[in-house]
Amino acid sequence: MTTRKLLSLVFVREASKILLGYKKRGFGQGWWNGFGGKVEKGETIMQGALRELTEESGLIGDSLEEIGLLTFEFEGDPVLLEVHVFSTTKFSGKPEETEEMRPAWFDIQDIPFKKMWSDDVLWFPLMLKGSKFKGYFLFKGLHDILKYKLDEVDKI
Ligand SMILES: Cc1cc(-c2ccco2)c2oc(N)nc2c1
Repeated sequence: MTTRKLLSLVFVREASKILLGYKKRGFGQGWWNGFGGKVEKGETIMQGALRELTEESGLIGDSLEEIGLLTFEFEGDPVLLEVHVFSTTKFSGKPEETEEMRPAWFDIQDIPFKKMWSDDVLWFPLMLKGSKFKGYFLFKGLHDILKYKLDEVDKI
């Protein structure tokens, strides 16, 4: 029986830069990513996204826009990860290192894809050009993508 686990993933943009966090522990450890995690019982996906952004980067996000919906399956694992991707250019505070993440600004021409989840190189170009997108990725282990489907959409 398959079940779905809801996760958020937030990207903060400023001019030609994007804020990424180096994951210091846990799921995705050693890779750069947006800020996010599990949506808890009793909170909306948006509330979870804002909470995780602040917990992981110290920033307070404002008016997040949902830009993508990515479903991840791991071979042999019945739990599907449903990742709601958000972007914002409106935030307050300065990025700060937390227990989970070490934030850093990257130029959008210089994304460290070799040190990120292997799906990112596939859908980041859609995010960076301002498209909305929906995708499904089947992973074998934490790195190999066995198959995927990725579409640009008018609305999530
Ligand atoms: C399987 C997977 C999970 C996540 C994730 C963890 C927390 C929020 O999203 C990813 O994030 C990215 N960029 N690729 C990802 C693949």
